[in-house]
Amino acid sequence: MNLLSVKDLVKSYNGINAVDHISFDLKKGECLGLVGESGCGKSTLSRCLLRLESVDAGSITFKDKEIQNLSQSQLRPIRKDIQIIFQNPTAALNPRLKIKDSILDPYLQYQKELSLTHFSFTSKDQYVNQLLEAVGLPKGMGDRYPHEISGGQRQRVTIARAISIEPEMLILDEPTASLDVITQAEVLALLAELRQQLQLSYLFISHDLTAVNQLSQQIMVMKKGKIVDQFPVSQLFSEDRHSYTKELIEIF
Ligand SMILES: Nc1ncnc2c1ncn2[C@@H]1O[C@H](COP(=O)(O)OP(=O)(O)OP(=O)(O)O)[C@@H](O)[C@H]1O
Repeated sequence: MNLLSVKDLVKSYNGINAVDHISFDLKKGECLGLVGESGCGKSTLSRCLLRLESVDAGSITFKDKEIQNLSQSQLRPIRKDIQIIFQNPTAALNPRLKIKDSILDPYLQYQKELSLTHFSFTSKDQYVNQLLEAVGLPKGMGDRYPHEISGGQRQRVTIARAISIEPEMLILDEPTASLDVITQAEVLALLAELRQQLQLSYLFISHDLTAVNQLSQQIMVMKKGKIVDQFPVSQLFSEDRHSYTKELIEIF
């Protein structure tokens, strides 16, 4: 079953298509990797999916509903269901808020619309501790501030915040790019585990083909705004790959 279906999506800036007639499907529970070099349009695509950007043409269907023309208020339930993890967790967390207050923020915004099944809310501290545990952080960490924890721990906090309201889908926009190699591997392993535990679907955006290969079931390759290749991960090394995909394989 497709959770997300994108057809012929176009977004242009100053007459140039940053996203150029892109089509793809994301199945429920799967990780779809999107790989491509800097400037190919990956972030523009993710901003279009979240409707942080208007779309010039094409359609975005999420849970059988076209969302490309919805108003900001109509988008509210969809924004609950699609959360994003950014490259830089330091910028994503308010330095003046304790970790627990950052984690609680989405819950406080959406509590009237939520019916949680994996997590439960009996008290703020109990809920935050459940989420910290889910991302492999110690309970007491909620009382610290972002500058008092490591970059890898900060990214775990942004993941805890994103999963706190049990979204259907995460957009992972270079989620490990700011981390050292060992921490990258740990965060990728956590994301793989959470996808299974919480039946999440991921759009995993990265320029790192190795990371994409590790986490994804399907891969698409983007170049200059277009998807030039799309295949199941088992076909990565097949002769049928596009010449650009082969170039990327050579680099990694
Ligand atoms: N707000 C904007 N106004 C004008 N041009 C933009 C805007 N946002 C992106 N672009 C252009 O669209 C193209 C795609 O940019 P985008 O940031 O989506 O690429 P990317 O693949 O995410 O790159 P990176 O991996 O470096 O983040 C680039 O040529 C960029 O200059």
